[in-house]
Amino acid sequence: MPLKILIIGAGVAGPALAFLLQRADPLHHITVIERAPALRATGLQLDFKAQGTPIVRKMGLLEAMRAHRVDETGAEVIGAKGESLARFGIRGDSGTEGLQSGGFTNDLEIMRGDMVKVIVDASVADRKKLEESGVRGGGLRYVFGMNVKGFVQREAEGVDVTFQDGREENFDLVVGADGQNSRTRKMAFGDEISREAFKELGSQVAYFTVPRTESDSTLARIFFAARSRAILLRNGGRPQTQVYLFSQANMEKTKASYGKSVAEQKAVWKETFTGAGWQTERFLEGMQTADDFYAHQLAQVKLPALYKGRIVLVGDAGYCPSVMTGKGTTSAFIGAYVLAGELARQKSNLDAALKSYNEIMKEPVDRAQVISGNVSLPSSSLAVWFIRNGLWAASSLRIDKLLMRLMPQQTDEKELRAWPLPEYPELNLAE
Ligand SMILES: Cc1cc2nc3c(=O)[nH]c(=O)nc-3n(C[C@H](O)[C@H](O)[C@H](O)COP(=O)(O)OP(=O)(O)OC[C@H]3O[C@@H](n4cnc5c(N)ncnc54)[C@H](O)[C@@H]3O)c2cc1C
Repeated sequence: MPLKILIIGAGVAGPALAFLLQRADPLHHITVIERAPALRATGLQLDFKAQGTPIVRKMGLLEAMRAHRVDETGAEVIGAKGESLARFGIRGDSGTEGLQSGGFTNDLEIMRGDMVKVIVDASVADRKKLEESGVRGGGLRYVFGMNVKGFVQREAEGVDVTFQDGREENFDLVVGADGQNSRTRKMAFGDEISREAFKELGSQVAYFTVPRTESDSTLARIFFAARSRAILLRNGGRPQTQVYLFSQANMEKTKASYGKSVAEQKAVWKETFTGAGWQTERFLEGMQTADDFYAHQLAQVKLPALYKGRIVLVGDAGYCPSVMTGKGTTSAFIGAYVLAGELARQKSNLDAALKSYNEIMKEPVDRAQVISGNVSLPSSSLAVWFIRNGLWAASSLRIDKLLMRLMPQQTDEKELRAWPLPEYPELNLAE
């Protein structure tokens, strides 16, 4: 039975779900709202792991994603003078056999903006094809600059939604795909449960890009600075270089900045990183004019259930594993795939579909949320010295090869065997 569905958030999870729902039943009425005035096609490298790749292949988007793949050839730890202390997972290094193509980098790692555009464009193109082939009824629309003001759940009658412009509309199902700080989660579960579900990992991260210079290679470069700060630089053969700032310093000020303007957030990050060493001044200067700056707390979301009544959460909104696991995007795809699959299998019986979605997601969510407790960055100068030199020694002794064998990418096949993707022929996908 076709449903009227509202998806809140046009990041990765929201459009992926819209795409899959439409494939399953072109007569669903799907509305995706995004609070930003246009598609937020920004962000740095995102990767697929384990189940992520087969889902994208089933969606028929693997080649389109691969066309945007970044060209990253390994990773390197940088010393105080910019010298290379240790190299890991260098592509073509025989010690990294068995890793997917690049060792440090996953087989399918692309810029977030490219990924979001590929999914949204594919869902819109599918709609066009359906209309051209004479399908009448159903629909898919993306509405930007739109937010929800409130919901009233009416059991079997669905959810009455009030939008920020005062308009009211009833939906059979509302999906919160609005990221780790989800407002939908707060509105559906209440402030207390939502706050309790948000587990801070004691660290902050900022992402932005700066113009590439000759020294920016295709190696990901990691620099540890004193006072629990670290910088990751990635270029991947692109005209812009990606900068990640990780910090456990200046925590209260940084946290307080999230509710403020981007300029105010940048000012706090500048204060935190000034004098950190290496090429920090270049990055901080580039940050001032970067139009893709994005910062947030490293956190996980652990809810007792992924739905309440007819409101359900997908992606970071419901079960963010944190950026540090590298599994957020794969988990977003798994959630979209399982939710669309269960709705199709249960023939739009919402109670049954949401119940099984919640059950089925427990294992992949647990498997993705591998980090617990605070993420630690070295704090004293001695600790930084130890890390830098320890890594240099490890590299010299070829312990890096052993470490690479333990990298998460290595476990992709094992992961797929441990949690095989459920099959949903009802989704009408490629295989
Ligand atoms: C701008 C941006 C840049 C990012 N950059 C990186 C990165 O470089 N590396 C990395 O690992 N992860 C990054 N992430 C997070 C990453 O995209 C997710 O962890 C992962 O892909 C899961 O995606 P998601 O769709 O669940 O959440 P997200 O990708 O966070 O998408 C959520 C979407 O919901 C929208 N939204 C939020 N609140 C509302 C609301 N109230 N109403 C309507 N829409 C709303 C947001 O604007 C966003 O478009 C970024 C996220 C964003 C939003």
